[in-house]
Amino acid sequence: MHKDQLLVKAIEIAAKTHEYQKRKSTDIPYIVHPFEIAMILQRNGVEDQEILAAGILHDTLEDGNLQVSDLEKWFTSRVKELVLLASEELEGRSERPWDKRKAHTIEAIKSLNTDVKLIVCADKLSNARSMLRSYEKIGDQLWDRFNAGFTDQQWYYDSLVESLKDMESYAMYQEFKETVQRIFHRKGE
Ligand SMILES: Nc1nc2c(ncn2[C@@H]2O[C@H](COP(=O)(O)OP(=O)(O)O)[C@@H](OP(=O)(O)OP(=O)(O)O)[C@H]2O)c(=O)[nH]1
Repeated sequence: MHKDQLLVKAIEIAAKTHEYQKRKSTDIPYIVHPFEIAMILQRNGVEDQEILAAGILHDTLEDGNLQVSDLEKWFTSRVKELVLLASEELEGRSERPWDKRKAHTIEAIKSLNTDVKLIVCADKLSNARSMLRSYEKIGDQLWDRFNAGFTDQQWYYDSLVESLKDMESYAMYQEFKETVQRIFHRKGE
């Protein structure tokens, strides 16, 4: 197997899974987000191909229609486990309200191992970057795009900063923290 084979397969599966999806309320193809996760991980020194592959695949179960059995068929059990652990609790997801789902995520992150926290931190940074870009363009209209408004999103992102604090030696965590400050704590602006 050549060195890039695992990542090429992860890109193929993620691109097919997210083929018709766009990022929330935008015209941006969904696959831009998983690619950004892999770029953030690499910039932060991650060379482990299974972590990078899981980063690319991290939303295929939660936001795509891929099944765990598909991941088992194409990838190692470690890649499958990393994707599962990086996903919001999947069972009964559609019936649970936003705040219950996010409160569960905030608590669950605290007990994840570093490999999964790397993926989660890169994911949340990518989401926060896109929120900041949109906020700078459309201001408070941004909050209409999401299933929760400013106050709830502020609680969620401040809590994520706290849940991920073991990652403070990574540049991506510092950027995440600063981005959250810029979106949610714009004092005097
Ligand atoms: N910021 C941002 N989020 C987007 C975008 N497109 C899709 N998303 C997804 O939308 C979620 C935030 O939207 P909400 O309305 O607050 O939450 P919900 O979809 O889970 O109900 C993010 O979940 P999350 O819990 O923050 O993370 P994740 O683990 O689901 O990725 C992310 O997955 C985008 O352009 N910007």
